[in-house]
Amino acid sequence: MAPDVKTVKKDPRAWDALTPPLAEWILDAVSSMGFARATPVQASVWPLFGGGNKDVVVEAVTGSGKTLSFLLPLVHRILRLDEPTKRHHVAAIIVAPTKELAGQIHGTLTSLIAFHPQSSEILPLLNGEEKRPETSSPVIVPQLLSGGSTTTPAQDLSFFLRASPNVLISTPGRLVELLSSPHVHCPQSSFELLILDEADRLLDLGFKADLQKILSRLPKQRRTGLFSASVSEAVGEIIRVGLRNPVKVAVKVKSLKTGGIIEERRTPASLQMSYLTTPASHKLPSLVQLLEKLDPRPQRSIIFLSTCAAVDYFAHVLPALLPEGFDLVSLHGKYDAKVREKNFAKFLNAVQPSILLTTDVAARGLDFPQVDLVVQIDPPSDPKSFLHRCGRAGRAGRRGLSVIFLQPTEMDYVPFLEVRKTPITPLEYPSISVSDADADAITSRIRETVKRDRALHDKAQKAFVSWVRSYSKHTASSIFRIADLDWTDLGHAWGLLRLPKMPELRKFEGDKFLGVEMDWNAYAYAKKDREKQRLAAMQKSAEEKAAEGNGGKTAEGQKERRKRNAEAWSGKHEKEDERAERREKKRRKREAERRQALTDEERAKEMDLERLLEEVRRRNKEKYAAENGGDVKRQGNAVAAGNGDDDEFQGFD
Ligand SMILES: Nc1ncnc2c1ncn2[C@@H]1O[C@H](COP(=O)(O)OP(=O)(O)OP(=O)(O)O)[C@@H](O)[C@H]1O
Repeated sequence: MAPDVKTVKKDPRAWDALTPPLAEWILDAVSSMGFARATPVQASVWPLFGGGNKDVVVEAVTGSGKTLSFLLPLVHRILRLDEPTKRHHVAAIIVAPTKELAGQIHGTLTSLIAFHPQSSEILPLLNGEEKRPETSSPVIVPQLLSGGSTTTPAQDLSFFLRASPNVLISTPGRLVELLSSPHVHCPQSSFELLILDEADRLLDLGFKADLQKILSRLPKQRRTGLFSASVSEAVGEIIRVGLRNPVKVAVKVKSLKTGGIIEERRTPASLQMSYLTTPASHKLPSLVQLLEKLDPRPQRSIIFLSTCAAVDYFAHVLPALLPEGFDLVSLHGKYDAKVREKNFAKFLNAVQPSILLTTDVAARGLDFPQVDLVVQIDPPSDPKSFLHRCGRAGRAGRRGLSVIFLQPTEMDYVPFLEVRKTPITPLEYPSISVSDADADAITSRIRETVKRDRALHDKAQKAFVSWVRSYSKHTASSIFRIADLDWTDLGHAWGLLRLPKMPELRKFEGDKFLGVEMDWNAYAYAKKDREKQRLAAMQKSAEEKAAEGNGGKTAEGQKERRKRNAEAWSGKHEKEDERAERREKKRRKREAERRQALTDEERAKEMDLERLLEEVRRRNKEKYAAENGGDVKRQGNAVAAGNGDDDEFQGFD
């Protein structure tokens, strides 16, 4: 009698269930990395991009394993060829928007090919001075073009000529430089794959010129893959990349809203997305409470600010405010490449609870282990960044919390995000309650720090001005309005000793000194030579004044000097006004030119955004009116999405 064969349905995401089958060494690699099964995006992309010959546009939530979903097809396609890639020919290129992300992808690829016997033999030889030896079968030889001051373009080229890498991983600018060398070849016979990670960011206007140059150096017949958690934001631009009948792979999260409605989200289920309504001056006390009250204590946290100068300033004042036991590391794009690298590594390898204070430079793609908390003190200027910033926590099925601080006038952002399928709910746990006295205490403590060194006051003034400028550049400009800002409260929030002189404050009639009385002449720089300079300048100015007055003690002389001062003062202010007007004119002209330069698609996209904002405001008003018997005053907490848990994609296992 035939044995009773029971059919056991195989897990379609088991590594050995994927078709085409993965090579033995890849099975070893993924199992050694501790990955029991493929993630949904890896399982979906493999047959199309690895096995098949399709261009792909892949959108899957942050932390869902997109990196391996393109690296596995990449190694598979190159290694299945009959011959190794020819010397100085390139077989694949991966482009990423930041150096840190390019470095991380390079790291993941290197760990992967360490399991491929022939490629792993080559890896140690790449550090030497010798030419890399020829091989009889295909190998993967990666090169990271890291930009900044770590390597020069000449060093990149020299490595390329010596090691003959066949996979380049780079930011756009550095790649353009290398590809412009006549010694670097990407003919159709060798070139297999182009991958754009964080594709929607790479398709932004800022990278347009570089991307065009890169594409012009690559064969038209090639496979291309676009990957991002928000690639659908770039649908209009995708055409520019020259995809051929691309297959769209979308891995979405479904969750149950109150009332049993299933909604689609663009963020992982393991990530709790919250907001806290708080005036500017309550933001730092709220942050301190959040860090104190979260149990267990967040191991790694990321705090986002909107500008590099703000990171520079708060990196100095925050350590005195944070609860004990937290290390603070700062990272932004204007740091020298070496500092950037050092601080990145410091946060990555931190053993005690650490906080990364950063800008959008760290918003995308970075996979820091154990990030439990993301706090957006400043909402991002570009709403696309929002879900990427949040997605630094709650990765690979790990639980995470993301909190965005919104001022009461900014509450339309909540329904705005809901329309964009990134719903946020009020932060319930831990409960944060900040009094004005708490806020005053924090302001005083910041001021204490700032008073110790005049350089910090300079930093604060510069940072505040840059922050205001960035606020005025919010894409959602009708939610974030300069006219709504409470300058006095902001001044206190930043611990300023006075508000800076800036055109935005021309009509401000409050106290520009924010109630601070101090002897400005005695306010010193901590650095001795800087202070010496200041004292010398002060003395010179006093001497000039005395010389000008020349007997200014007489009534006539004093009158004369007062008149001159008054003229100088009003003249100076008239000049300031003129300058501000000229700046505004220039800004308007630039904006008109920018709009002129937009393609029809880009213009349509901007108009879509405006329409979306209008829609959000209308819905918000209607909802509030319905809930409050027809009163449609400006109001924030009108919409709060439920956060059910019936998720399609819960994590990996
Ligand atoms: N099959 C797997 N099983 C478990 N963990 C995995 C698997 N594949 C990748 N990971 C881990 O998941 C984490 C997130 O992966 P990755 O950085 O590729 O995410 P991503 O989708 O590119 O995110 P982002 O959109 O933020 O760039 C990494 O730590 C990675 O090691």
